[in-house]
Amino acid sequence: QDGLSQSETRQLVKSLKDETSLSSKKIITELKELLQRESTKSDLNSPLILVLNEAILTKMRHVGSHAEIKTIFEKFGSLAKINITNENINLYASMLVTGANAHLNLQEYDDAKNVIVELQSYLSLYELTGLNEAQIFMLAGQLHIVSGEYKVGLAKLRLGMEVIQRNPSFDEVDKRKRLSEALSYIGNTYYTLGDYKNAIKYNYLAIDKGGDFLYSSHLAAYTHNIASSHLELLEWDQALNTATLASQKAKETNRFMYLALSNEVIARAQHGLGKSVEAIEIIHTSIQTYKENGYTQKVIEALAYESEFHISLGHWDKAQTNLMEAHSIIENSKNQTIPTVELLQSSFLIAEQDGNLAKATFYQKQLSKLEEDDFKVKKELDAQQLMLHFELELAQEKSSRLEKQNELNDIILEKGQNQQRILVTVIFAVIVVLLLLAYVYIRERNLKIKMRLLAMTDHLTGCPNRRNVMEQAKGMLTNNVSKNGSMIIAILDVDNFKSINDTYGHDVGDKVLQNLTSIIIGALRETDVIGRYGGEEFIILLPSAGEKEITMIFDRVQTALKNHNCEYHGESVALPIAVSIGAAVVNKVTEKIDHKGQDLLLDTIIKQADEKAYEAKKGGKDQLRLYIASEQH
Ligand SMILES: Nc1nc2c(ncn2[C@@H]2O[C@H](COP(=O)(O)OP(=O)(O)OP(=O)(O)O)[C@@H](O)[C@H]2O)c(=O)[nH]1
Repeated sequence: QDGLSQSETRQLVKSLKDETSLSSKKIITELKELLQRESTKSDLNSPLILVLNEAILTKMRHVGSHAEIKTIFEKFGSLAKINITNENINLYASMLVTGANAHLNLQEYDDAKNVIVELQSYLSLYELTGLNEAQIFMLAGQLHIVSGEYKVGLAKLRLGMEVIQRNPSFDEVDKRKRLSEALSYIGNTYYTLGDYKNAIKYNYLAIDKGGDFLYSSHLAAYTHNIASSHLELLEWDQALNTATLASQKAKETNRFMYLALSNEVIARAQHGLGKSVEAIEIIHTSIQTYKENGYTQKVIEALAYESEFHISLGHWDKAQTNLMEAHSIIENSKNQTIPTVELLQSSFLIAEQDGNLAKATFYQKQLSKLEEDDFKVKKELDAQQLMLHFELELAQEKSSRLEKQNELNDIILEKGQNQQRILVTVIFAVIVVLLLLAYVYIRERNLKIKMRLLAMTDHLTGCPNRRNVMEQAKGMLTNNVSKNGSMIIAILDVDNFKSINDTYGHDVGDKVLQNLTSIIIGALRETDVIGRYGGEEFIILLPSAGEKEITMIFDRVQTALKNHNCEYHGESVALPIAVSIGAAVVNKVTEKIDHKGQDLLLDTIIKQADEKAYEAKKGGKDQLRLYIASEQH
């Protein structure tokens, strides 16, 4: 493989990073070999060297080799002199992220801080990938949390989560992994704050979010955190179960520190369940691991627990041995380690058992001082916790308010729609009612018109009835004759009508009257009017007419009636008719004549015409007689 080109090496690195069938350790070994070879060819700043280092560190981070990462990272002190460009910034930042993460895991907070500060300065200077950007926020969040600035810490974590959620460069798997990590940080923050229920909740959320994509090492860590929380809540069974799972996962992934920590939880849970013998056996292995890895404070803590277990079994000597070891470690550590509450409690109990009152009093004083300090810290934590809860409540309230507002908007919208619906219905109903009213009105009006027409029309002949024709006559007298015009009002009487009825029957008589009306109308002008006066008598009104006009009309009517035919028994038979007409020629009427005057005048004229009709009858029928007066009064 010595002859691999740069691009081939890059390809190989990429495939190794994605490799799932090989163990992480094997991949790291292969990557290291590649790095070794490449280092002989290129200088430390070569992009390929960066790629290789980044790959090794990232892989190591996944298996939790924080101490090793730290060593490599320190070896690369010279990387600080690297010429940062937009091309290599993301590789470089990724390495720094891994380094900072290692420092945090090794509880080297000052070192972590330096790296994180450096990383933060790149946020505004270069184009970082969403992954790097999110990781920087996450690291800063963790750093704040371990420094006791829980509020800022959680805010940073949320910022990191937001970057993950909105950044399109994350695929679904990546997104879930990162969000899962953030959720577990939040859970751990709650743990630190003493809110163990929320610590459990968020770590379970982290496991859910990560699902199948969660690394076993992460699963070990999250489960361990859940177990520790149950322990604090004195839920021994749950603590035991979850710690057992955590210990299995830690073993599978060779994460010895988590294995030791989980075993410690198992031991304490066993002790809680009254199985102190088993507890002692298990915690021994943890103490061993802590010692091997240089976690001195953890050694002291575990020794104190072990002595507590021994005391509960009445093994005062063994308990004494544990305590002596712990105290000597503290003395030799040059203030690097501190006694724990459990250590002081056990020490007090043993001194008391030995009857060494001075020693017992000494431990008691130390204990109350520690508890006092603890109380102070706890008070501060309580305050922070309160604040956090307050913030969370605010956030919850805000979200429920938003929800309510949405509901309200929905209701308003629905109400609006209902109102609109009601409005449409009302408009529709109004239109229907208006149409109905219009229909009723039109029907009424038509009916009225019809009634009025009926009231003014002679039902047999269809011409104006007596009342109607009299009204029209009065109108003509005023409008026509009074303006220096003239008119004729004539009475027409059918001659020997009785004999028609008698000969042909009443129906033929009716038909004759109808035919007669039509014949007369045909002989009249547009402006002339014929009305039925009663029985076989008719009135004819001829405005702007005189003797000449009535004579002409009479001639026409006379001729037409002579040739009249009528249907009789389904056949048309010749039925000549004759009429007698008495007409009054009205030449001038006094102006400004009132209603009463009109009535009187009309009566007079009708009488004159009637008289003339009578004269015509007397004179042999079938003739016209005229009454001409110079002026009517
Ligand atoms: N068929 C029919 N006959 C009617 C109607 N109105 C009146 N008559 C008849 O008309 C006849 C009028 O008869 P009379 O008053 O003696 O007059 P007339 O027979 O015409 O004789 P003269 O007027 O003297 O020529 C009566 O027999 C009435 O019954 C009607 O609407 N239909």
